[in-house]
Amino acid sequence: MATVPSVSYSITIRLEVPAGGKAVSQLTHAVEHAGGVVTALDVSNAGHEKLRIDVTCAARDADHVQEIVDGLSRVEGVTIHKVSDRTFLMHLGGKIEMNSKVPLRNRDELSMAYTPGVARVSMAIARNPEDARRLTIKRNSVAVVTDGSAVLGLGNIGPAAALPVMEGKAALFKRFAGIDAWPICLDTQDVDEIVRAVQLISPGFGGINLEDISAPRCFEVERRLRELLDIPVFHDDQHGTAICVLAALTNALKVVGKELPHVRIAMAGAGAAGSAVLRLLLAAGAKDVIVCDYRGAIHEGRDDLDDSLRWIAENTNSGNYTGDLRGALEGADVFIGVSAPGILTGEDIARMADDAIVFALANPEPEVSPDEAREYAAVVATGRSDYPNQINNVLAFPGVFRGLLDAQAKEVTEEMLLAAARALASVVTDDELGPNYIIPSVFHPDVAHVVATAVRETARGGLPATDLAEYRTGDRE
Ligand SMILES: NC(=O)c1ccc[n+]([C@@H]2O[C@H](COP(=O)([O-])OP(=O)(O)OC[C@H]3O[C@@H](n4cnc5c(N)ncnc54)[C@H](O)[C@@H]3O)[C@@H](O)[C@H]2O)c1
Ligand SMILES: O=C(O)C[C@H](O)C(=O)O
Repeated sequence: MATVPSVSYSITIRLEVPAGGKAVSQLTHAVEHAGGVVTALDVSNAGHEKLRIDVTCAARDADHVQEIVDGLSRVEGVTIHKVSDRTFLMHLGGKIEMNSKVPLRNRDELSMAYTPGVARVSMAIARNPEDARRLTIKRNSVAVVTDGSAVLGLGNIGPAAALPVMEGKAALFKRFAGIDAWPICLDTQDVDEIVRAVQLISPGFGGINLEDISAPRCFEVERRLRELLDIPVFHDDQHGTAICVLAALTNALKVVGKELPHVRIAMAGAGAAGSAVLRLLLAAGAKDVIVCDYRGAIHEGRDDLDDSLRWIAENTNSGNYTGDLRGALEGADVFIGVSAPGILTGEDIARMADDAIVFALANPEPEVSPDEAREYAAVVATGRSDYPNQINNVLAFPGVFRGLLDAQAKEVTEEMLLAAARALASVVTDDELGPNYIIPSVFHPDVAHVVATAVRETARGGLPATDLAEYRTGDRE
């Protein structure tokens, strides 16, 4: 449960007050007294006797909304009319739509955009399939595919309930990278069926973004699709997270004056996010990592290792540590959590090395309270927008796909992920860098462009060893 009012619980309360009395001035006080935050107060109708007012405020949760409404109804002369949840209002009818780019004003235009004119274009593509990228939406389209099995922190809620999240993702693709992304919610959680379904729809897309498919099935779905398809397949929960974590860690290490190959890293979480974060950290030069899951450290002696955990056991934990996460934190320079809420306390962080770095990324509640962690660690990041250093995949996936589409890439490589992470880190300049600014805001105007450039150039055969600063705002063509 949230402890502070949040815009995700933003409500508008329509009410009436007597025109002449003191009620108006008491409205804000009543909301604040109930612990809410007023964000707008609009008079929507003014009569001689009554004023109709829309009070918009942020609340903590549904019970808190009721407390605020009760508080307002106790103000003398107030009549409550309607309480609207603005988040739900925003979702009425869905968040995205399709638009035609061509005018269809007369028979002439109709005959070109559709039959008979379109037939010549179809035949051109039939003769030369590569023309699909030039003459259709394929060049700018991404399928956002889920089976609804691991949606945000909500778990296995199924394909229909996943749709608002996938629509949101599509909206972010458009907002940050101009990409037309389509939510595809599959009514199956069978790996063979998912793979087949994606294979069958793939001709219309320039890339596939897998989303919220639970581990370990997500690993097999991705591996098989990468083998089958001639367009890039990217599982955002894995690789988007990995890019953001590596970028943030690159900058956090600069803040504390340590280097990746020399730090001891303790990780919590070996699922979709954790396993991909680990692989990218190792590819970037990390050498000393212990990964823990809900059973403790992952080591070769465990009897429950599937393919993914076995790979982790074979490539980390060279000292064969067999204890729990708390023990793994002893003397560690870096903690990266992509696991579960509230599993650590400030005291656990106190046992880490001096100038510790803590990334507690479980959403919506981090592994350790950021306030407690900040007492002992030099740099703290979370997935939350109400603390500094928010690590969220939206920093990566729009730029990654922009770069992939622009390069007409057929695959995603580790080199591209590393280039994207370097590029994202580079958006924070040395002058700006500090414990509370290791990763740019999602609204920083350079993020998607810089990441896209790095991915595109890598896909085209290697980014020259130049400073990515040249791609920042002001230096663009
Ligand atoms: N901030 C971000 O950008 C970001 C990105 C991706 C994932 N996440 C968060 O990371 C978490 C994991 O996501 P996922 O998709 O990898 O989930 P997942 O279910 O695939 O993996 C969860 C992992 O956490 C481990 N775990 C559970 N309880 C644990 C405990 N007490 N101690 C140690 N490990 C424990 C599990 O064993 C498993 O390995 C979620 O909370 C998710 O919201 C955040
Ligand atoms: O996709 C996101 O932005 C959320 C993150 O992947 C999460 O699982 O919490």
